[in-house]
Amino acid sequence: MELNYGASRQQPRQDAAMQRFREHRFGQFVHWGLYAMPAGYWQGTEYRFAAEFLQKTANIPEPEWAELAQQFSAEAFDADAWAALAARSGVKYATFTTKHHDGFCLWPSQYTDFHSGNTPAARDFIGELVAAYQRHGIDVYLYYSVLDWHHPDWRYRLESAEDQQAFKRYLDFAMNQLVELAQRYPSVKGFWFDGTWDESVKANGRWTWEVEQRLKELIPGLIVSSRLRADDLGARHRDSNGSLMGDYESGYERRLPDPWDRSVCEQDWEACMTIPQASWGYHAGPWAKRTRKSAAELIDMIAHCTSLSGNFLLNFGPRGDGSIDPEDAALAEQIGNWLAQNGAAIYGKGVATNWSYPGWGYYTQEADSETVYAVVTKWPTARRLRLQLPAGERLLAATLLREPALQLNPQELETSLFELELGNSSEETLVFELTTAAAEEQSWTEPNPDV
Ligand SMILES: COc1ccc([C@H]2[C@H](O)[C@H](O)[C@H](C)N2C)cc1
Repeated sequence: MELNYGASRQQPRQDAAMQRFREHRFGQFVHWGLYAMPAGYWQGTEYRFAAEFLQKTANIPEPEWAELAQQFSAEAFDADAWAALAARSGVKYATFTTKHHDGFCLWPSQYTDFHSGNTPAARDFIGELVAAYQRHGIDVYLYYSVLDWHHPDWRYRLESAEDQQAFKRYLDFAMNQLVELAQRYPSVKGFWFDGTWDESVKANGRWTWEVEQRLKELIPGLIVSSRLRADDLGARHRDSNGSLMGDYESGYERRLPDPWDRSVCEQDWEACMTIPQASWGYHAGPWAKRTRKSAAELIDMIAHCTSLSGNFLLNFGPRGDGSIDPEDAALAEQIGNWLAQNGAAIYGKGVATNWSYPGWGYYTQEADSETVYAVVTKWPTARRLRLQLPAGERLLAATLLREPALQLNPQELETSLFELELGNSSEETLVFELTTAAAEEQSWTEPNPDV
């Protein structure tokens, strides 16, 4: 059907900026704001829900919530320390919340008083983070929530002429803020939109289309995900013809494509993930802490996404004072140590074209390369690894990607079998670099049943 505000392309972008994003594979999400101070608690009660939703889960009147800004001193905030830890964790890009659903802005916006300049901290946190992360060679993306609980013109639904007029004012405000962000921080590589699921936004597909056009005029090469977009009829992520809007699919929130399905890699996509089960903002309570993921689980997720040519955006929720939770810092270091040894299987890699899903982990491969990586994340209890080679291929060598690199000679079987005892190795996730070649012509022919 004819759409004015549907998908702008049918095939993935092939420009250098998109290729760079694709090759990053692993990124850091950061959710930080006023909600990090109460950290899931209000008047002594632990609220067992996402900490960044506390204003709603605890039914806190908006003015009372806004008062938190007067306590926001962030005395332990150190952009360079965040960036240095991010670099050690192995991320190649980072996405920071500039304004979450509560409407509080981490930059001194000229369009509202509800921002970090009007706090005891009196700082442009976004400006400091952009500079620090870029000094550490990490590309920066900005998260912006269209949903805004603070702004008086926000509407969930448009049920009257007054609603329409108010929401038009709100969309003008949001567009002004987005242009302001793009003009203040022109070195950012993309915008990550959230809070676009309400009827009011879905009824304004044209505005979402105009946002993408306007920001890409201001920052050529900019990357915007499908989550911003609604089409003429209110369809989200994919337009009413089924075509992906934006530059990559960003519907995977706290979930990965499961079961493993090769069709996922026909488009660029990114999964975003929390360390605790279900809080993006820092939650100080046992409810969150007991659901934290391990380094091994998160490494499996990184490899899972890479094996389907997708990116993995892992969220960190710094504490209210601006410090990083030591448990999160330790986890970041563990992941970074693994990537320092095995990153060749992740960075710049994607789906291994001819290799089927093995079950014990994932195959990854650089497009058009003979080298395939086997990332073993679920060791078979038999502690032997069976690799089913693609038809017509044979294995020339298999090298373990860790110091000291072990050269393993597979037994000569049509399906090469590794006899690898892990012994007392503490390492849970091993990577083999597999070198293959086209099998010589078979020296024997299939027996002819008719003879
Ligand atoms: C209603 O379910 C929701 C709504 C919004 C979210 C937000 C989180 O606060 C976080 O910002 C995540 C990226 N986003 C989808 C998550 C679950």
